[in-house]
Amino acid sequence: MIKTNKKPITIITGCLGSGKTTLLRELLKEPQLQNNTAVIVNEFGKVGLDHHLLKKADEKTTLLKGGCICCNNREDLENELKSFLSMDHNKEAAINRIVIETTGMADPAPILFTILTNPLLQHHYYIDSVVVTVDTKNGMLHMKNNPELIKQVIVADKIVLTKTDISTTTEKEMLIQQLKRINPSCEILEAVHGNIDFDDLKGDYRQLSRTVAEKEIPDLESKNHYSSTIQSISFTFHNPLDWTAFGLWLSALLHANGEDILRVKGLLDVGEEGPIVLNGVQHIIHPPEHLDTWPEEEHHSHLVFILRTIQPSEIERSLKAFQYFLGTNIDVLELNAAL
Ligand SMILES: Nc1nc2c(ncn2[C@@H]2O[C@H](COP(=O)(O)OP(=O)(O)OP(=O)(O)O)[C@@H](O)[C@H]2O)c(=O)[nH]1
Repeated sequence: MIKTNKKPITIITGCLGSGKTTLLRELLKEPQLQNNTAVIVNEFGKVGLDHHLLKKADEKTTLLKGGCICCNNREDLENELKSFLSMDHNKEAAINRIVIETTGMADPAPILFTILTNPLLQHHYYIDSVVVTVDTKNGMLHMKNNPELIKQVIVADKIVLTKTDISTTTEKEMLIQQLKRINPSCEILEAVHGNIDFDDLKGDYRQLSRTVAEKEIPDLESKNHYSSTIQSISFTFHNPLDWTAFGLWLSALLHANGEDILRVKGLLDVGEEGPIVLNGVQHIIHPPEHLDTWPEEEHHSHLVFILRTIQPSEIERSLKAFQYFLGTNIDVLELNAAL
C-alpha cells in the first residue's frame, strides 16, 4: 500500500477492440472506484461512443475530443488533470484516483511523458500502473500489423489477456511467449469480459518513484505515429433501422473487406426501448449487447468505422445504396478524421 498524498493514475491502453472499455465498465462497478474516481476517455474522431457506455457507471467521465491523446491532445489531458485539483477543497467531491482509457492506437509513451515531466502534475499525481489489454484471439495478428501494440507492451506494468474464452490454448500460449519476449518483467493476467479485481491491476510502491528514464520511453518526439492509410468515418441515423437488413449489409461488407475494417462500433436504435451496442474487430462481430435504456438524452444511432487502406467513401456509398432496406436516413457525421 502506497503512503502518499499524490493521486494515482491508472492508464488502460491496448489495441482497437481489445477490451479496454469492457474492462473499465466492470472495474467501475467496484466500490473502491464508485466515488472520487475520474475517468478520462480518448477516442478517435469527434464521435466517441465508449464514454456513453461508461457514463452510466461514473458521472465523472470526460471525453477528450479532437484527436488522439498521444499526438495532438496532450494539452487537453494536462488541463483536465489540473482541473481535478481544484476540487480538492471539497472532501466529498475531491478526486483521488484517475483512470485514463486511451484510443486503441495510442502510443502510451507521450502520455507518460506528459504526466511525468510536468512539474505541477508530477507534484500531485503518480502513474500507478499501465495496463494493456491484449485480445488473445487476434493478438498475434495485432502484433504483426500494429507497431503501437509493441510500444504498449513495452511500457506495460500489467497485461490483461482478454477473450481467452473464444481463443484456443495454442493461440494463448503463443501470445504469452511473444509478450514475454517483448516485456519479460510484465505481469500477465487474464480477464474474460473484464472480470478481474482492480487490486490486481494496481501498481506497487516502486512505481511511485518512477521517472521518465526508468520507463525507457520510446519515440517521445513523434508527433503523429499513425500510418496514413488509417482513416475513420462515422454515421448517424435519424430513425430506427431495420436490424436484420443492417446485419446482412454488415456481414457482406466484412466478408469482402474484413482485414481492412479494423474496427466497427455502434450504438443503434432498432426501434426498441434501449439501443443495441455493436462491436466488431476485423472479421469478428461480437454478440450485440441490448441496453435497457439510452445512456444519453439523444436517441440517434451512431456508427463508427476505423479503416485501413479502404476508402471511407466506399463505406458511405455502400451504406447509402442499402439505405432503402435499412428504412432510415443516413448522415455522415465525420469523414476522413485525421488519425
Ligand atoms: N468473448 C469475449 N468478448 C470480449 C471480451 N472482452 C471484450 N469483449 C468484446 O470485444 C468487443 C470490443 O470490446 P471493447 O471493450 O469495446 O474494446 P475496446 O478496446 O474498448 O475498443 P476500442 O475503444 O475501439 O479500441 C466487445 O464486443 C466486447 O464485448 C472477452 O473477454 N471475451
